[in-house]
Amino acid sequence: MPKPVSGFSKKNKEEKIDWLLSNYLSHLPEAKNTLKKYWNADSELQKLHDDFIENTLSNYYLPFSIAPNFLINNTLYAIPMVIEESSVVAAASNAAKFWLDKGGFSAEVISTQKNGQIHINYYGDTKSLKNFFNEIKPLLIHAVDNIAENMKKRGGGLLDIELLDASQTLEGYYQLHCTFETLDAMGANFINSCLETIAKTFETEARKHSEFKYEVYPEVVMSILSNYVPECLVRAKVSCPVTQLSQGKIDGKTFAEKFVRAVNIAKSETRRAVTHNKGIMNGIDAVILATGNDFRAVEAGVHAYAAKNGYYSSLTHATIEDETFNFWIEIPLALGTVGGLTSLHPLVKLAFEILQKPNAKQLMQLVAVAGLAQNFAAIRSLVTTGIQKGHMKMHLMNILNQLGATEEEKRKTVQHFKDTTVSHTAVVNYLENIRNS
Ligand SMILES: CC(C)(COP(=O)([O-])OP(=O)([O-])OC[C@H]1O[C@@H](n2cnc3c(N)ncnc32)[C@H](O)[C@@H]1OP(=O)([O-])[O-])[C@@H](O)C(=O)NCCC(=O)NCCSC(=O)C[C@@](C)(O)CC(=O)[O-]
Ligand SMILES: NC(=O)C1=CN([C@@H]2O[C@H](COP(=O)(O)OP(=O)(O)OC[C@H]3O[C@@H](n4cnc5c(N)ncnc54)[C@H](O)[C@@H]3O)[C@@H](O)[C@H]2O)C=CC1
Repeated sequence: MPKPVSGFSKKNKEEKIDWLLSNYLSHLPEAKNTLKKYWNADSELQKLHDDFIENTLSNYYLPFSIAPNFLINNTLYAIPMVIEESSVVAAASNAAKFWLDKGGFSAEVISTQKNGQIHINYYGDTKSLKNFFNEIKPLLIHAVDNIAENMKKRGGGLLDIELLDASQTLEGYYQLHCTFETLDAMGANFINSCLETIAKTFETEARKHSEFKYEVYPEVVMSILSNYVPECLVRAKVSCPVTQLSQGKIDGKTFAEKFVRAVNIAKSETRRAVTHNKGIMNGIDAVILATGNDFRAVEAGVHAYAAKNGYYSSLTHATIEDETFNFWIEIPLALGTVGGLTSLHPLVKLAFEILQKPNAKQLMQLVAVAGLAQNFAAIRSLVTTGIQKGHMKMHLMNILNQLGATEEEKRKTVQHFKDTTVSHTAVVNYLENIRNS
């Protein structure tokens, strides 16, 4: 029975591993070796990774891959992707190749504003709070002068502070809604530092202000950025005459109509919308991870945006107008090309080199395109061959590895399934057959 541990964080790496082995893994003699096998031989590099997070025991590899042939705003990119799921990179590459001779993808950044809130309790007269806020607003803005000096020099910083009365929703609840331009940084740390400084000034000033009689002062509950960034938006698009969309025996117009229908189903039905958007996130998350950005922040913000109209809906849209097929995505993305892990992780640095050193706006465009491409490939499969044919073709090697197939067995199985749909059972059966023959 494992025991609670005190001072675990103070132990060194070997001690932490030994504690883990004796408390949870004593039945697995090879466990220590498994953890150590993934250490990098370069001890400096290993130390760098150890320090990214806390209580590090080993490294957790994911494949670093690329999807080539992305023509975006007339520049050709190979997009780095980090993901565990087979067929995602193939699908992205497939879509990139498909659109390459049709003008490629266009993308534009619509807005770049981020935001954060100081959440306030106040049970006094709203008018007093408003008077106080209006009077001290310049002080609040100047409170961040030091923190924001460099950001301001670059053309960013704190943009505005508004007092919002949310007491109708939650009794006594008000907000200082602050907006920011953080340029090439995602900005979480910058925004949080600004918010905490503003909050401190706000409370200090409130304590000595004549508006608040009988000691009913506004009180700060917490200060934190929001990962909902609908004012930091990017749009990516593909478009072509429907005649260019024929798929094998399916003519272009029929394909386009089926495709638009599939998108409209995702726009109107939550269960489908969630899977549809999961497919989009296959592409987005993979680029977010490869570029060392915060995938939890992006996921949370994007899904909230999908529900902006009060119900969860598709992040992509499709129309046919004058025999032209249009397919686009519009999503909020707060990304950094500086800060966070971006200048620390050697593979992230390499990813930025592969992407031709984008700034944050360009990265927003690339990520949106990756999401759109991914969705195009998935819907294209769904409305033609079905998803399993292509997906399971890519997943075949994982199944074979799970089943411990030899190189010769792999060769034979891949050959066998060239024209046959892959399923786990079918592979197990085929492998049994060749092993018994
Ligand atoms: C899987 C494919 C691409 C096969 O597609 P295919 O037509 O059999 O491919 P192909 O062998 O004719 O090759 C054509 C191109 O596809 C790419 N490609 C093809 N194979 C590879 C490979 N091994 N490695 C790298 N790239 C590959 C590559 O660009 C290649 O060009 P080439 O490199 O030869 O010049 C296609 O069927 C497809 O796009 N399927 C969609 C797969 C997908 O969306 N997977 C995501 C997982 S499923 C999911 O999570 C989400 C979902 C689907 O539920 C979302 C939703 O419901 O909306
Ligand atoms: N809720 C959330 O999403 C939270 C996320 N985080 C984490 O915060 C990190 C991101 O925070 P950041 O403040 O972006 O990173 P950071 O703290 O590394 O700061 C980046 C800094 O780079 C400097 N800089 C240099 N050149 C710049 C340019 N061209 N444009 C803008 N800034 C430039 C600025 O001083 C900026 O503050 C991520 O690791 C994220 O996971 C932290 C707290 C909460």
